[in-house]
Amino acid sequence: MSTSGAEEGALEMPRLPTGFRIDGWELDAVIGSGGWGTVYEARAVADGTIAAVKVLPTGALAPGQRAALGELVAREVRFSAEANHPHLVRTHAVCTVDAPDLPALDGAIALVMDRAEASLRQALDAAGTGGPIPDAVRILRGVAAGLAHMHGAGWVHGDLKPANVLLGADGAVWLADFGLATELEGTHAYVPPLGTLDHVPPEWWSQRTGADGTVVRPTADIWAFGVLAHQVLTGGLHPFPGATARARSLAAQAYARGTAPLRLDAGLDENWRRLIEDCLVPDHAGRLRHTAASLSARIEQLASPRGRRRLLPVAAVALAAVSAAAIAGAALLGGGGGEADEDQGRGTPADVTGAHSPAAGEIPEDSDVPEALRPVIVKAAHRCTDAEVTPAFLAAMLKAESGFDVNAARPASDEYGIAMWTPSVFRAWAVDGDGDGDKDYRSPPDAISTMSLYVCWLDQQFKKADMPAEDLPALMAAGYRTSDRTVITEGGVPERVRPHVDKVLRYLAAYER
Ligand SMILES: Nc1ncnc2c1ncn2[C@@H]1O[C@H](COP(=O)(O)OP(=O)(O)OP(=O)(O)O)[C@@H](O)[C@H]1O
Repeated sequence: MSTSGAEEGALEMPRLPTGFRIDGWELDAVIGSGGWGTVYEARAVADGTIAAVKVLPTGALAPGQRAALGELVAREVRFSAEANHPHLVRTHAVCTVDAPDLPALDGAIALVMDRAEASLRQALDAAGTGGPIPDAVRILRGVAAGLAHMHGAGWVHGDLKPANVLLGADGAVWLADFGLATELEGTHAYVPPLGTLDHVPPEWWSQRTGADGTVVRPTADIWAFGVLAHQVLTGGLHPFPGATARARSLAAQAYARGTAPLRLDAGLDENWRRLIEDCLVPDHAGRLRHTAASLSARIEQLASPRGRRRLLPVAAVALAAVSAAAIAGAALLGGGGGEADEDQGRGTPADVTGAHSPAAGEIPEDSDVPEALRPVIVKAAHRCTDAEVTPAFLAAMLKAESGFDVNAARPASDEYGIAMWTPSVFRAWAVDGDGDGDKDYRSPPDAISTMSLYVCWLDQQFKKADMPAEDLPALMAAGYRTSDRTVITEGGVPERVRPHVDKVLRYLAAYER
């Protein structure tokens, strides 16, 4: 992965003169330039309304640059137009620059946005180190809420960092710069291999970059949020030591490999420390339990008068923290960590994810499920505390997917092994089910445990989308063959996978008897 093409590509950015008009907007001074565009102050000719106009040129670039930029611009325009949330910067208009005398800018796209007073990067630079910057909690609340909205809408930001958090007048906090924002199809999405070294999760370094770019998942934003929260609460200190971004990223990778401990700033309040530690869980699968929604709920709690009282050092130590993220994590990944034992419930996904007892849903003795697989399936199912993901359900899925054939293969659709994983998708979710230190879609314990984790996540997405509870097994089976978004968008089981889903339901009925 390269760092931001912005920094390394050093595209020479042409500028439009002061007074230049784009539709009904007149440009004023340049606020700043990023890798892909220049942001100007602007005012509406009609009524003097102040705005910021980001001009994204697409002409006058080398062919390779144009392809990359065109993609980024398309993403930014598309997301900006769709984003509608108090913590996402608002785009009022998307215009085209008409400047025949300036070929480099003629035809450029201009996004007319709310004008911020500063970026969080500037606020961090202005603050002294050694404690939270002014309005730290309010800023983190806004960032977490904006991120939760994005993830809820099926988007990943992909480039969360202080420069992309804007602070408006009257205390507004907006996420901005959606050039790398990308829509999730299934479990993850692809963005060009850009991003910012200081805020990318450790797994970026071991991911292969295919033609589609680098895989990006919501958990990458969660990692970035952890880094950003540490910076905001310590006056700008990065959680990993190092004088340069490269050194800090090497330190983060050493931590992820287990060769260096996580050493957060000693001055951090205990509750915030835990929250940051949760965001900085070294691997993607472990981080899955801390969703943006659960972090946001947790931060709201910390920011509430009761929460603030608990932030007093003594009280913070004395009171056991109620962690919404821990609840969400327990819900997704099943018991295990101590956190899962903490106070459960209260308006979180855990409300709909009562743990099922280990005895429930075992596979009938006289079924056709191979003996050797039964304990593997039961163990995998118990990784998920959502009641619908039972051993019988996983067994029915495996029978429909591969007929329990560990060597099954459908090369035409790039699907292999007992759970018919597509290798690239498997990598995004992989669980080491047999504990051999390797995650292999051809290993039944790995493939089945990963299936359990994935259908567990699908189950929760469908519950969040208020889909009928009685349809959840069918929806999970359909989501496994398509994606969560496809099922949600189509409002149920897509017709093309109906025969497969019917098979799963038939097998399930037989195993549940
Ligand atoms: N709506 C806005 N209001 C005020 N300033 C803004 C606005 N949007 C961006 N800026 C500022 O304009 C400058 C350029 O922003 P831009 O998004 O183009 O690049 P960047 O985020 O700095 O870098 P990159 O896009 O390469 O990651 C930054 O200083 C940013 O804080």
